[in-house]
Amino acid sequence: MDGSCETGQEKGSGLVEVQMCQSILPCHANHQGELGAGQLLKWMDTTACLAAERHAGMACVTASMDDIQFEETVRVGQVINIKARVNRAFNTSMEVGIYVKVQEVLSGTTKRVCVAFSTFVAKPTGTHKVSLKPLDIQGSVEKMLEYSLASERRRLRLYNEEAFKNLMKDYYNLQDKGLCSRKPITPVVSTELTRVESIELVLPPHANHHGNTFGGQIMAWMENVATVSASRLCSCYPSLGAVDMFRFRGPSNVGDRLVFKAMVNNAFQTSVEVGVRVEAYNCEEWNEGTPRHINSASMIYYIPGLDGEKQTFPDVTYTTLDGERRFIGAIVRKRIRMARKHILYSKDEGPISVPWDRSNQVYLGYNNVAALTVLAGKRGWEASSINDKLGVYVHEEAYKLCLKVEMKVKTTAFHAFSLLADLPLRPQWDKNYLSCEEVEKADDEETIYHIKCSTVKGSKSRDFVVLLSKRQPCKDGDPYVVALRSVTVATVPPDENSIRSEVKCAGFLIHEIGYITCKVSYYNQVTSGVLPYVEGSLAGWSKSMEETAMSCMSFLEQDLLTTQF
Ligand SMILES: CCCC(=O)SCCNC(=O)CCNC(=O)[C@H](O)C(C)(C)COP(=O)(O)OP(=O)(O)OC[C@H]1O[C@@H](n2cnc3c(N)ncnc32)[C@H](O)[C@@H]1OP(=O)(O)O
Repeated sequence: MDGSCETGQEKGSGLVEVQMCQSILPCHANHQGELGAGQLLKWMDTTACLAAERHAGMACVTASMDDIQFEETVRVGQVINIKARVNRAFNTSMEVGIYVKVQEVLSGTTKRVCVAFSTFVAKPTGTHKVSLKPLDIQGSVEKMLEYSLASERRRLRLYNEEAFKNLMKDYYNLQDKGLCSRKPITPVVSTELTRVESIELVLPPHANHHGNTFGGQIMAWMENVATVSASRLCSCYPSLGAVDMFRFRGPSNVGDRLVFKAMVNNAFQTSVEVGVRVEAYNCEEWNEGTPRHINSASMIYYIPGLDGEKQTFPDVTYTTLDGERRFIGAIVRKRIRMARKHILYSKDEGPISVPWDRSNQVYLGYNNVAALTVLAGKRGWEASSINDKLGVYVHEEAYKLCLKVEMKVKTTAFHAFSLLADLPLRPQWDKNYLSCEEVEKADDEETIYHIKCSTVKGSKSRDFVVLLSKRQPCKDGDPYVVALRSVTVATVPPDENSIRSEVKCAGFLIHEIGYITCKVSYYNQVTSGVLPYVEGSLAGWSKSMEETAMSCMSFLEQDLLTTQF
């Protein structure tokens, strides 16, 4: 055997981590000596499944694998290290983080290949569902952070399909108004020429001990047909660059026939999107011609050039209604991918505000809450003033200054959350807020506001356009979250009478701490736009932050009294 797999339960943390290590041999590689993405997906799925089963104590099935970007090509002779860790158990499902690195044997240098997140569902024999035990995450800041982010990622993946449908509707509306690019005519290649169909019979080596076809095996077969389809368009050897989420809609078993259908959906200069659909038939369904749709995914290919530059694909067009739906779907998914890349993985450079539109709304919400969670999880907060009701803390790291105000409030966490998430109420307790108006409500949890603030030291007044994202706890012990960050919207352009300013990351985490008592923690990563309002408190010549916090506390407490009687 060329691979090895270790499992470990870290002492005291209760976290399960599983590692797989594989030497890449010619049998794992394509004709160019590169590790096939399908083989890698198989190993990733197996490693993740073993971590999930270790936590669940029973068999688990893959429900989905989130989007993956492959960052490095792996070659024969190198060594792959895969680490999988259960980040969080929800009810019957859990998130497993998968981290893949490649190691050069002679130099020992390692590079990241990809990071992925899979969801597994505990599947005991029989049909009943099993509630998973919660994860004990004490002891590691990094793991506590992953635990918190896992619930945001879950929200994102469960919302994925709906977000896509909304964007498709928007696209068709724009098309009706003649605001979208038209169907390409000549010189183009029809996507019909890239259709590929392939069949596999599921045998025992393709399945687990319950007879369920391995998710990794299905993904590997999908990658195989998708690669053939992409090569039909470019007549050369394309490489897989990324995959949009694999979603395992239903099981397949030993004895099933799996039919894989692939076709290029659209081509964008140096990348092409191939759609793959998997249908399963047992003997009866095969005779009746009634398949089960068990998986679909979109795979993105590129053609590596000799000089490191990616080569271009020919333009494509469609000839059927289904082809049109796929063609437009690929444009919409590309927009979502771009938004996700820039928002989820952006570094700290460039402007703080991100344009708000429907294609990035779900990622901005994620980014908003995730940034606040990361900020709250930082270590090394230094107390700048503390009394029995509140404490003000600062945190400085690589020229970034952050503030935290902790308040013990006599009200329920839910009540405090409802009032703090209602931003137009803030002028009632924060004297820096002159007004706050709703600009756009995206859904129940995401709203854009325009805030006008007071003048400081005789300068012009400032205004902010912010996205407020609010979240209720996913489980007992989780905080209520109200996160704020700047966005730009066309309907509220900067006004010459005011200085348009930006908030990078701010908001409240609210924890229940007893009978009608909660801890409200306010965070703000200070930007040049926010600095004028807090610099007095930072320098120690003003107590305005403490005063605002006291005012906030009496607002939250008083309101409970008035609503109770
Ligand atoms: C290496 C060995 C492992 C394998 O390879 S297993 C083979 C590949 N996978 C499969 O065959 C699974 C096929 N799919 C299925 O059987 C079902 O769709 C599946 C995943 C069990 C869910 O079915 P149900 O339990 O009826 O669905 P449900 O709506 O009650 O959800 C149960 C929990 O699953 C979650 N879920 C469902 N679809 C999801 C998705 N696309 N992405 C992420 N999570 C998803 C859902 O949120 C729920 O979680 P929770 O109970 O709230 O914690």
